[in-house]
Amino acid sequence: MALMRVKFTKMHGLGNDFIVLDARDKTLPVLSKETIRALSDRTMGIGCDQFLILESHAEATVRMRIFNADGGEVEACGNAARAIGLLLGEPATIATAGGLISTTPQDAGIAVDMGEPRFDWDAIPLAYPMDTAAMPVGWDMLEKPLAVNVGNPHVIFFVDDCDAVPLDSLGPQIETDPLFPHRINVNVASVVDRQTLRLRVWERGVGLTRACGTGACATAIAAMRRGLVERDVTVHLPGGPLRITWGENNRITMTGPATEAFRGSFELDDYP
Ligand SMILES: N[C@H](CCC[C@H](N)C(=O)O)C(=O)O
Repeated sequence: MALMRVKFTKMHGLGNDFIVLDARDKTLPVLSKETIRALSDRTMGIGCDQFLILESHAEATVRMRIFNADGGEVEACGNAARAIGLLLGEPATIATAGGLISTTPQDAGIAVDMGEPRFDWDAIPLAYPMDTAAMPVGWDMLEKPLAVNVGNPHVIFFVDDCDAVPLDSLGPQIETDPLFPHRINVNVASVVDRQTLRLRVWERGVGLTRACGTGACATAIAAMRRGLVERDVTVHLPGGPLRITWGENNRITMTGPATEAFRGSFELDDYP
C-alpha cells in the first residue's frame, strides 16, 4: 500500500460545514463509505456535515458529488452549492445527482438557481399516494405536514414555536419512517410574518445542522403553497438567514453567504 496525500478545503454555509476535495485534475484514491464516514466524524476524523468531491463534467463547470456524514451519497445540498460557487469565484453551473444548478457570486453572497420544486407523492418519494400539501400523518405534536422535493426530499411541519420541538428525538423517528423509502430531511418552521420564517432542520444522514439550504428552499415553497408567506422570504436558521424566492418561471433562487475556513491535507492509502 502506498500513502497518498490528499488536499482538502474546509468550508461552510451558515455553519453547515463541508470537507471539499477537488478531483478535477487529479486521481484520488477510491474513498469507501466507511472512509468518508470516518473523515466526516467529529471525534475520530476531521469532521463535517457533508463531504464534497468535485469532478470534471462535459456540460457543467463542475460535477459535485455529495456525501452525508453517514457516508450515503445524496442528490442535493444548497449550502454546498454556495460554497462551491464561492470557490469557483465566477458564475458557474454545477451538475449534481439531483439536477443541474447554477451559482452567481453577488454582493449579497452567492445566488443559486436551485431549479423547480416537485410535489407529486412519487417524486418525493412517498411509499404510497397522498396529498403532499396536507399529509394525513403525524408524530406527537407534529402533524399535517407538506412534502417537497428540491433535488432531495423534505417534509415540512409548521408549528407556533419551532424552538420548542424536541427535534433531536422526533427527527430520527420521522427520517427513517417507512413512509419515506429514501428517508427524508425533517423541517420544523414557524411563520414570523409574510416575509419571514424561522426554521430548524434534522438532516437525513447527518442529524441537527446549523443550516440546511435545501431545507430553507423546501420550507419556503411549502409556506408559499399554504399561502402563509409571499414568494420572496427570509428564512432564519440557527446559523443565520437565507433569502428564498420562487419565480414566475417556477424556479427557486436561494441567496446567502459561504465561507472558506481553512485548507489542509491528510494521507490515505491509495487502494490498488
Ligand atoms: N442531508 C441532505 C443533504 C444536504 C442538505 C443540506 N446540507 C443543504 O444545505 O441542503 C440530504 O440527505 O438530502
